[in-house]
Amino acid sequence: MSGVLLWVVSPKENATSLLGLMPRIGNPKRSKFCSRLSFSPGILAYSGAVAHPSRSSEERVYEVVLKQAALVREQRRPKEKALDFGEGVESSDGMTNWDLLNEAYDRCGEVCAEYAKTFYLGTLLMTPERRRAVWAIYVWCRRTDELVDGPNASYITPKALDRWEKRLTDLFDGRPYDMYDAALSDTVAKYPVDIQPFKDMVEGMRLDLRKSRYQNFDELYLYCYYVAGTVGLMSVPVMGISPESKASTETVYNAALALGIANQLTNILRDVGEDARRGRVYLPQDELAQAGLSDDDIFRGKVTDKWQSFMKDQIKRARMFFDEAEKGVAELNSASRWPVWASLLLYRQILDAIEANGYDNFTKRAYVGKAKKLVSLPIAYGRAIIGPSKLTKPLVAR
Ligand SMILES: CC(C)=CCC/C(C)=C/CC/C(C)=C/CC/C(C)=C/COP(=O)(O)OP(=O)(O)O
Repeated sequence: MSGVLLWVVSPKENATSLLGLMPRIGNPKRSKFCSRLSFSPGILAYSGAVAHPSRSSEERVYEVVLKQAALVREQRRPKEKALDFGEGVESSDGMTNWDLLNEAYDRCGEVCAEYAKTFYLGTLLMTPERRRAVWAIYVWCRRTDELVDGPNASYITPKALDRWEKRLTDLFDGRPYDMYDAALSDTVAKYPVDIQPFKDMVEGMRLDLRKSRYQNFDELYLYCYYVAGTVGLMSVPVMGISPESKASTETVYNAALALGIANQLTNILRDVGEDARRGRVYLPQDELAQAGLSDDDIFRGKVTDKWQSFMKDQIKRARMFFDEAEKGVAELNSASRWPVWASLLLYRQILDAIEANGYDNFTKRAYVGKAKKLVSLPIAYGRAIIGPSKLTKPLVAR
């Protein structure tokens, strides 16, 4: 399990801190940070999420969020970067470049259909143009994840990840290496998608290679951003924000980030036993110690009162991220809302399943059964009908 995602920073003074499960009333650090950035996003030089280790993960990630939001706001996609596929130039087998590009996208769709059926069905609700862009992003993320989680994972070195990142910059510059890259290259030329979340995901894979313990939630949060929050940030420019939305772009990105983090935390809670068998413990060490638990308890895999109470708190925090994510779904384009609601409701139910298993995530895998999945779809549809609130005040003009 490498996974992905992050947390949302609400610029509101009384926002709840998801990091500590503590109400944040006028956190001076956060307020200063937010106001500085929101007053002058254009002049801030972004230097990557890992450049200033003295800042909290939350602050570092929020900087990425602001940059993504600014990109969408300005819709500034350098035109010269668009892939030049020429005008129907025929190759030796009689295919034009446009045919090749269409085929590349179709192949991405096939991979998506094979590895993520429910997600694929959801994408069919989107417009054809957006749907195939989402497939191209999905395939790149899947391939990246496979580097450290797939059959060749034991051969993967930091150098191989450096080469993968070079390939990424090439495709962003319009020089794709293979068909899947070509589809993504086209997507990033058409939508205001920035390279940073992609680079950060590769960074998440580097982290997975060298780290198997997380001292506290701040460390885990950064990991979740790298491997899952990034997916939320990559998806919003393609899924699109509703033209009727009055919410700030940051709000929507924050919600997307929160959904990624929520999914990843859920993934971690579901896979505790499986990860332990691979020598990995993603749960924050300080919180385990506070609960009177240690790695040994996890390797022993016995459900005790201490474990149940620890798990209750972990599940509570994951649910808070889902709650935060919910706030942004209505702001998305109408065609994107149903699949996002569906995935949110389905993944959140894994937490219910962990509870139903008596918190035994050592020997039982929590899953959502077919019947529950089916029931969730009309519920998601019902929620997706609700569009942006007319009452939301724009925090930052878009
Ligand atoms: C909420 C708003 C405004 C937008 C939505 C933005 C999106 C699409 C966010 C979702 C991000 C996402 C899908 C992150 C991936 C998280 C994750 C843990 C995936 C797990 O993947 P696998 O490991 O294949 O899962 P399974 O093991 O459950 O099959």
